[in-house]
Amino acid sequence: MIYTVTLNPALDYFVAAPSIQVGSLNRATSDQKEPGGKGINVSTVLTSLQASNVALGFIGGFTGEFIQSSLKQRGVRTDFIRIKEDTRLNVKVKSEVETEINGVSPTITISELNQLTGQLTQLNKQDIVVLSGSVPSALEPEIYQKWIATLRKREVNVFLDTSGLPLTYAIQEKPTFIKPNHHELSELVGQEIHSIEDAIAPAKQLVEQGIQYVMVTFAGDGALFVSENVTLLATAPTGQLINSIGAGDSTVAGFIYGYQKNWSLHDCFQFAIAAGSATAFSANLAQKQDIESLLEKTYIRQV
Ligand SMILES: Nc1ncnc2c1ncn2[C@@H]1O[C@H](COP(=O)(O)OP(=O)(O)O)[C@@H](O)[C@H]1O
Ligand SMILES: O=P(O)(O)OC[C@H]1O[C@](O)(COP(=O)(O)O)[C@@H](O)[C@@H]1O
Repeated sequence: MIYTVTLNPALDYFVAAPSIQVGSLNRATSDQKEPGGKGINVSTVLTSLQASNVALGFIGGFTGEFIQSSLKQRGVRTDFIRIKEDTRLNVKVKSEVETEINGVSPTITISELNQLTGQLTQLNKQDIVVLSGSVPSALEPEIYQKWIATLRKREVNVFLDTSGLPLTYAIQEKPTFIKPNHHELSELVGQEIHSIEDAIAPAKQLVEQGIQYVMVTFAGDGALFVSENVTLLATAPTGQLINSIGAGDSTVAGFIYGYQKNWSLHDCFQFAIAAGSATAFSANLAQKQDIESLLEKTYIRQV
């Protein structure tokens, strides 16, 4: 079974305001509320691809209720731990450019954390775990590292998509897969990465350190995939950018979709990038038919 873990879910509040005047009253032309957070988005895309999965994590309050009921409507299986405080609310403003304000994370008690740790320690080598998104400030940044150590001993494949200190710590335990975007990779390796070519050497080093698969995304400028035996470059399809929120999560879901079907790494990567772009080109997260129609415009080459 595939389990996604979202420690820090969010009610994503999308608001369109064509021209924002800072310091003035602005009125939105449209808005939309979506269940969000990186693992939850991975679960939503996997579910729409009909890949069985369970979303784990913490939810609480009215925002948590909204997430739970929206996911239920979409057929996403969940087994969340209930917490006392409200799940955060993340504001995504669509104007000439996209601006995001991610809310403050709720408190998580030791007993709530222990419940989630208990769920993870029951998994075994048939399972895939996706650890995705930021770590709430109430928890230690080493949390993913500790879980990965336990999960890898049980031969569970761990897909990791996080940033900052949690990523720096977590890679020491060699997750199966990481997906930094180029800003996150720059921060991780302490070196400016502007192009796919710049990312090749640091990604190869991460693979040499024991991470099996490293995928680095560059939004509309393509992506890089490195494993022990292959280095692949992707050209992202061109199209009208409607919403890039959740595009990275869609690439993770797309890769896992192929991986659990034992596709070649080439095909997993191609499907991942098509899934990211399918989300970028629509108001909602990627749907299967949109991903499939972008596959032929997603070029992969080996270097
Ligand atoms: N402007 C765009 N045009 C085409 N595809 C895009 C665009 N922005 C994002 N994508 C797709 O989404 C994927 C992830 O985007 P990126 O912004 O790098 O991830 P993250 O959301 O993690 O920062 C890209 O690899 C690409 O497939
Ligand atoms: O946990 P973080 O890093 O604050 O990110 C949470 C935000 O990222 C998202 O999961 C989108 O992520 P991507 O655009 O990277 O795919 C939103 O749904 C959510 O608001």
